[in-house]
Amino acid sequence: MQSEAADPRIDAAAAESHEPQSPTGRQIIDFELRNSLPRVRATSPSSADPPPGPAAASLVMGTDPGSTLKIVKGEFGYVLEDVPHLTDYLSDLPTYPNPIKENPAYSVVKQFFVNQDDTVPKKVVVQKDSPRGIHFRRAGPRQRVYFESDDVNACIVTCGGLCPGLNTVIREIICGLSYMYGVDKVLGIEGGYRGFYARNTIQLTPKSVNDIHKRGGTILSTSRGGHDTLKIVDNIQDRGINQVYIIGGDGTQKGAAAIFEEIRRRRLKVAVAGIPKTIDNDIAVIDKSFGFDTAVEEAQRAINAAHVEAESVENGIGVVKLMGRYSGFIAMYATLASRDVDCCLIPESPFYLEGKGGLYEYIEKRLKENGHMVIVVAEGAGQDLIIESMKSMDHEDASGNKLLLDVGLWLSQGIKNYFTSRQKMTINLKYIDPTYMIRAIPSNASDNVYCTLLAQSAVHGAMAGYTGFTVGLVNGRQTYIPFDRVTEKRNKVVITDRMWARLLSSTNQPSFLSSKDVEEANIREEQPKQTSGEVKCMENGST
Ligand SMILES: Nc1ncnc2c1ncn2[C@@H]1O[C@H](COP(=O)(O)OP(=O)(O)O)[C@@H](O)[C@H]1O
Ligand SMILES: O=P(O)(O)OC[C@H]1O[C@](O)(COP(=O)(O)O)[C@@H](O)[C@@H]1O
Ligand SMILES: [Mg+2]
Repeated sequence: MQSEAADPRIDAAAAESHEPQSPTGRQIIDFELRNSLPRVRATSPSSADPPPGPAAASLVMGTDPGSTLKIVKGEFGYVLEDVPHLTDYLSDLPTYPNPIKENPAYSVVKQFFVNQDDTVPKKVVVQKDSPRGIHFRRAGPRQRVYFESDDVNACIVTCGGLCPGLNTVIREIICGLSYMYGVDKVLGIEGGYRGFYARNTIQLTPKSVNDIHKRGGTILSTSRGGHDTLKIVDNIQDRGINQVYIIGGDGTQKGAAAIFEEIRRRRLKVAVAGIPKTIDNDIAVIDKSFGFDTAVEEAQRAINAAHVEAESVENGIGVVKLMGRYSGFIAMYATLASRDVDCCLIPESPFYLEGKGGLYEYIEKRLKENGHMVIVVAEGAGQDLIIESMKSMDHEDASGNKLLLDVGLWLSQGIKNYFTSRQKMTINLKYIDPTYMIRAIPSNASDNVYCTLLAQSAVHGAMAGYTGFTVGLVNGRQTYIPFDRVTEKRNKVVITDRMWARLLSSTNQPSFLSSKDVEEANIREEQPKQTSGEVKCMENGST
């Protein structure tokens, strides 16, 4: 569900590819970590202990001061946005054969280990002469690991709102560490980020988590706010934790990036792995977030109930509010799947109520045609209209997320008032708000499998010494994505995309957009992401 807008990073990289070519056709560029760690010279591959990835990398100023992107450039505009590795800032780390080789379940697999240089393209729709473009490192087990089983002291934390599948991810991290890598020291951090310094921890074992995937929510509980980087890293250091698995959404991954930077600054041998979670599917780059399919499937039940209520009375209107603070993916996909929805309102697509082409006019027309209708509204839709009518100030939650006014109640009351005051027709409106029901359920079968693959990919990555990454599905392949890339912008519905057009044609609702709105939406989509810092490659020895 990613729009494939042109990405300026490719042109910049392709244009600069005049650096000396290594035998493998990649630029070898020295690089210096931005936060003044000792100069690290990129070297060509050595046979003794193959480095954790392509022969060399150039560190690129990231989008935020202090962060860095590890870029490897190849021929024909190939750009690997690599993830950090412990050896970027710790030299002479010993490596060990991956214990999976001894595991009967896996030893039968012919090609179990991922090739060091496997990467996955960010864009799969290309033309004949397209540059190869941005790639991410492929996830999976490596021949050699940077932790001995008994040395691993891992922890898991869940942050932000609930989402179906949280417990499955927790379970599979623990079982993956235990069954594949023989790791038995895994701590559960309770209550989100503040749990590192203000709550108890629980020892987690495969036995203690055996059936948690059948339960919604998170056995570790969660929270918003409370991210204190120094306190968290102090706690990680004090407890001797050396692998941190952080499950959460866009806010959480920003928090994980801050933890990674501080750990790198302190030169600690601690791998930080993010697993993206959000029911809103608002995380960039990845195909979709775990739990999203379960949420869309569960939303059908609410929409079906609204449709039954509406079609069972004269001029029945069913209104269903779904989750989606800034991104309306659940509402859009639930509407497309249902076929019973006459209007879907999302945060990304402005609408208006009164006057020609407005929502009220459409409702009246639809009721005359069909005798009933169903409206699905994402909780983040119409906030500007509500604020106007209620003159309320913006409020935020403990994490800084916008606190929403209840668009479902506001819209239902508005529709009732409109038809009552104009005596146009008597309507019967039923309002259904299943939001928390949908995110508090356990994940369905396909999400359970997806959670397993995500969790195992995170474990493989941390054991192989990668760090500062979010694991995610990109074009159907598990990959390791730099934190910067998943946090630099929010994934949103593109209302000039074919998928939104499919929705409009399925509901026959008005687009509520003027030609100016469409033009502005197209411009927004084409504009490159404005980065706060300049993304640039540093040449050999220079900055
Ligand atoms: N920019 C940020 N830097 C550091 N921590 C953050 C940032 N944004 C959010 N967090 C922390 O991440 C956690 C979850 O964020 P939140 O936005 O509530 O949920 P989600 O990560 O699911 O979107 C909270 O504890 C919050 O304090
Ligand atoms: O859990 P809260 O504080 O009620 O917040 C509800 C919000 O959490 C979400 O369910 C998910 O938000 P996050 O993924 O950012 O945690 C939003 O859809 C919804 O707007
Ligand atoms: Mg979020």
